[in-house]
Amino acid sequence: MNARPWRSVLYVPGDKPRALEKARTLGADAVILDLEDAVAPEHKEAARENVRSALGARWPGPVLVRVNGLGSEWEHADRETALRAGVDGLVLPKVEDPRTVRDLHLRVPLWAMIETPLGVLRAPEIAAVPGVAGLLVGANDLARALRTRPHPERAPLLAALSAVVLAARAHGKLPLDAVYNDVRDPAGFTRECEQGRSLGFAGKTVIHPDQIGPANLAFGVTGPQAEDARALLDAWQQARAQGKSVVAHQGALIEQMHADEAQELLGLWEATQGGVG
Ligand SMILES: CC(C)(COP(=O)(O)OP(=O)(O)OC[C@H]1O[C@@H](n2cnc3c(N)ncnc32)[C@H](O)[C@@H]1OP(=O)(O)O)[C@@H](O)C(=O)NCCC(=O)NCCSC(=O)C[C@H](O)C(=O)O
Ligand SMILES: [Mg+2]
Repeated sequence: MNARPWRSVLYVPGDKPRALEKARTLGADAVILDLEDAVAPEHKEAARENVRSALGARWPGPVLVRVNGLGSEWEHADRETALRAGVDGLVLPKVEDPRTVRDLHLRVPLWAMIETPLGVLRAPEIAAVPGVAGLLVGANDLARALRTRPHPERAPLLAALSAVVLAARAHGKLPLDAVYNDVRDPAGFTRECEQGRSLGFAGKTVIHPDQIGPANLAFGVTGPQAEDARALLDAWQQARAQGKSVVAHQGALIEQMHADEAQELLGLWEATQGGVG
């Protein structure tokens, strides 16, 4: 069975009708229609109406809505509007308490943003809540709360990034990496995608159309990688047919977990129809 890809997840401000229209055609694996930080207080209601209308359109992948925070004056109306309009999932900002998430009893998957120190510390309990599909890092809010300094390799945030990956993976949920703010720095963006992939993230949240292709590439599977995976699986199946549970393939040891990894990679390759090279 093919795994659904979450290589690129595009934030689209709810108060930008042109961007909401355009987002359907850009090739992101999923989108987040944003009612929270991208929208000024005086535009919240108009944005909610735009999002309601956008949810009525046809989309090529999952459409999530980021609602305003629990306890804010907008959150209830945001949530009801999105649910009634048929959203595929809700993104909840600044999640810190697993109980509030559990008490929501949502009928759609919930994506929890981890973007405060307490959220990071409680990420394992948040990820464990049934109905939570994944954890998203909000690095801007987190950096501000931690009083870290900007760093090209995100050194001050590495512990938190890994904590989020650990928590999500421990509970079979998807970890999505933070946005990269400089939309005019493709080299820096690609470097950060590679770092996120190495850390174990399943994909990257992005803020601009130009970031979608590079994220799909970094978190996707190339043709040569798919061929290597098929060769490894062939070698593994031959070994198993001979009753072996360890075998050397191209000079390196392979065991069951390497076969599982190759299978997962091929699933992603098939789900993306070989679209990344
Ligand atoms: C970052 C931007 C403000 C840049 O805007 P702009 O300079 O206007 O971009 P361009 O002129 O290059 O745009 C070219 C065309 O692309 C469309 N566009 C731009 N961005 C998007 C988008 N996100 N989705 C869909 N379409 C988009 C423009 O409409 C142009 O189209 P056309 O008219 O046909 O030429 C801007 O990109 C932007 O607003 N990005 C989203 C910002 C956002 O959503 N922020 C909130 C989420 S991130 C966050 O909150 C952080 C997190 O919580 C944390 O704590 O870290
Ligand atoms: Mg944030």
